[in-house]
Amino acid sequence: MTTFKSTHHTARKKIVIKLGGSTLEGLNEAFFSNFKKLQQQGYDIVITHGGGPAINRELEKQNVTSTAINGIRVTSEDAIGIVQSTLVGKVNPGLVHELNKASINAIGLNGFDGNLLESEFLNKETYGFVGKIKKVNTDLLNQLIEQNIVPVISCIGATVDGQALNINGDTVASEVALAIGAESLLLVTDVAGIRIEGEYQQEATEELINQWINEGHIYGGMIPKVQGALQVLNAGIPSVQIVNDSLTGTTILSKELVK
Ligand SMILES: Nc1ncnc2c1ncn2[C@@H]1O[C@H](COP(=O)(O)OP(=O)(O)O)[C@@H](O)[C@H]1O
Ligand SMILES: CC(=O)N[C@@H](CCC(=O)OP(=O)(O)O)C(=O)O
Repeated sequence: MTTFKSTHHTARKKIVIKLGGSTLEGLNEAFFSNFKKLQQQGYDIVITHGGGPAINRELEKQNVTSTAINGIRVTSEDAIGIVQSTLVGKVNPGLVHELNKASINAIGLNGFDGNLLESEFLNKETYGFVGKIKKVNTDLLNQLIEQNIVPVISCIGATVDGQALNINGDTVASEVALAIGAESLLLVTDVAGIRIEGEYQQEATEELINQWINEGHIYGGMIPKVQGALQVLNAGIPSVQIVNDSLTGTTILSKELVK
């Protein structure tokens, strides 16, 4: 009997890994070895990244102030240029270099490249030059991962008119995970998951997360993470993890899995 085995007809397993700006200034060895293990297990990986601390430093240097609403940076006309040049010009190539150095075949992209992140203003009056994603060019990402190239996406969106917009890195990660039908989303940050009253949580549900936000136990930069996580879970991706760079942390589960 002949057994036919074809990789062409099986859907590839995909993971989106988001690297928070807080982790980019020194990813540890465990990160790279875990990354390679995932690749060996047959996962195609797409990386997205933030760069909050680098943006803060650059804004400060140039005397531009900014505020945040629930973890989203209100981005003025002065700020958007600095955000774009920091993410696309510095943070992205720095990360691509680190990956390539670790023998991971990485290529840097932002929302302009191949119309990767077609975006529009989220709400110009409230947030200024902040975007929300209308469409992700999944064909481009699929073509790259099929050739074993790891796309490394910085969180800059582009309008049809060519205006750059700042998008929170966690939001980009969630949207990309949804668009490519990822099996899993890992949000890598500087804490080993969600901490409530001093205790790291191994698991969380939508109900608990909403309660923790209302009680103020989840705040600031953790808010776009859990909101992105819930959006992704509600769209059918079974689990999202908020982890440190050793990939240890909280798994947020969909209702179906908790039952
Ligand atoms: N309940 C919580 N558990 C853990 N961290 C929290 C929580 N609420 C808010 N945070 C904050 O969120 C931060 C992570 O978000 P952020 O600084 O935006 O990271 P990143 O740059 O990785 O996106 C943590 O360092 C912590 O200060
Ligand atoms: C709109 C918005 O909030 N944009 C973020 C983009 C960078 C980011 O998300 O960086 P982290 O992953 O380090 O948090 C910002 O300006 O900080």
